[in-house]
Amino acid sequence: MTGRDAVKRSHSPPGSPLIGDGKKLVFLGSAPERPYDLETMLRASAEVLGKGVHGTTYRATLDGGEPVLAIKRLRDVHLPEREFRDRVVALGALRHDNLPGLRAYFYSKEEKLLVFDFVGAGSLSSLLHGSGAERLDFTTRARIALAAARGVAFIHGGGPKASHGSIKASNIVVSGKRDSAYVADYGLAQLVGTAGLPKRGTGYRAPEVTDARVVSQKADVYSFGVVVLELLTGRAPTHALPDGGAGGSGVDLARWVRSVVQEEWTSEVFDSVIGSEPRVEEEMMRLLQLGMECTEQHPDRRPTMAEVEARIERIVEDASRRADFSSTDGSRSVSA
Ligand SMILES: Nc1ncnc2c1ncn2[C@@H]1O[C@H](COP(=O)(O)OP(=O)(O)OP(=O)(O)O)[C@@H](O)[C@H]1O
Repeated sequence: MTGRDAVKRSHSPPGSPLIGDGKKLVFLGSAPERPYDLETMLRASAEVLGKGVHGTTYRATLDGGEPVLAIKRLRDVHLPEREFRDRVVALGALRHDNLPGLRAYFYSKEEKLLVFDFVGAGSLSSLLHGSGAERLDFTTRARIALAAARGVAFIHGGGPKASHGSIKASNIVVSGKRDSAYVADYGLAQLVGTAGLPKRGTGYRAPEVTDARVVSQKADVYSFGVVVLELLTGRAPTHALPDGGAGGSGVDLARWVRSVVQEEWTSEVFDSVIGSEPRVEEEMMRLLQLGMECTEQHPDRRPTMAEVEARIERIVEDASRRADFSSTDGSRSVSA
């Protein structure tokens, strides 16, 4: 499995203590019949995808190979069942091509599970920095940024208070063909307590955010901008990786990129994999400019996610046109 976060394989069910509780999986949406039940899900072969601040995520494959699920075992949930259900139902009603579908939930005294469609081929973080890191070309990186921007812009479309609150490369799951992406972990902060929240911020957190629970759309734009800079530079931001970052503790990307650009060494900021790609230099600069605007210190100077989405859309269109031209032209193409 390329690019996948480090996984531990286990065939023990993800939630064995649930058996005998008498409670059932609750399906969301208008599924005509229950596609599987709790016992089937608990018998599925499961592997740990990662342990995050809100709990542990498993990949579970049901008997027969279908469907493949991403099961989130939440920790530190203090909401009564009714309130939990109302919030989960609202999350499940959000359907978008760039958000993993939330299909079911389970609530008992001991266990709270969310069941999502398993999507993609691993997180952006693992594709950029993991042991199976891949050489992604510029257009691929820009397409991943566009897909993630669409997911976040859709969330923001829910109203001025709607925000994700934890945008980072490990929460962006890249599609198998590397041409799209999904934004994971939306809404979990509204379900769990604060015990798991890290005391210190990571390099994705906007400077005005002093309390991780106080999220905003402008803070999301900042975090998204850091992801854009990460895609362009290939560098991990501060405290973004479990081991502290490849070869160190990561960098303050927004500050580092600005200092290099000020010194007029702009071409030095790009990941060496994309730095010498022909024909797309202009689009690379436009995306860099956008990443810098998103990571402006002052929230009011940052663009909205709708604007970010529209600008990346144009960058991708122009880069794809140039890449097509370069392949029909007979010149060197921009494959990784
Ligand atoms: N629906 C999904 N389909 C496929 N992979 C997923 C899905 N949801 C999450 N993942 C993957 O599972 C991994 C672990 O997720 P989890 O949220 O538990 O930890 P995290 O994202 O590393 O940390 P945090 O909780 O701080 O966001 C993610 O990095 C992501 O790659």
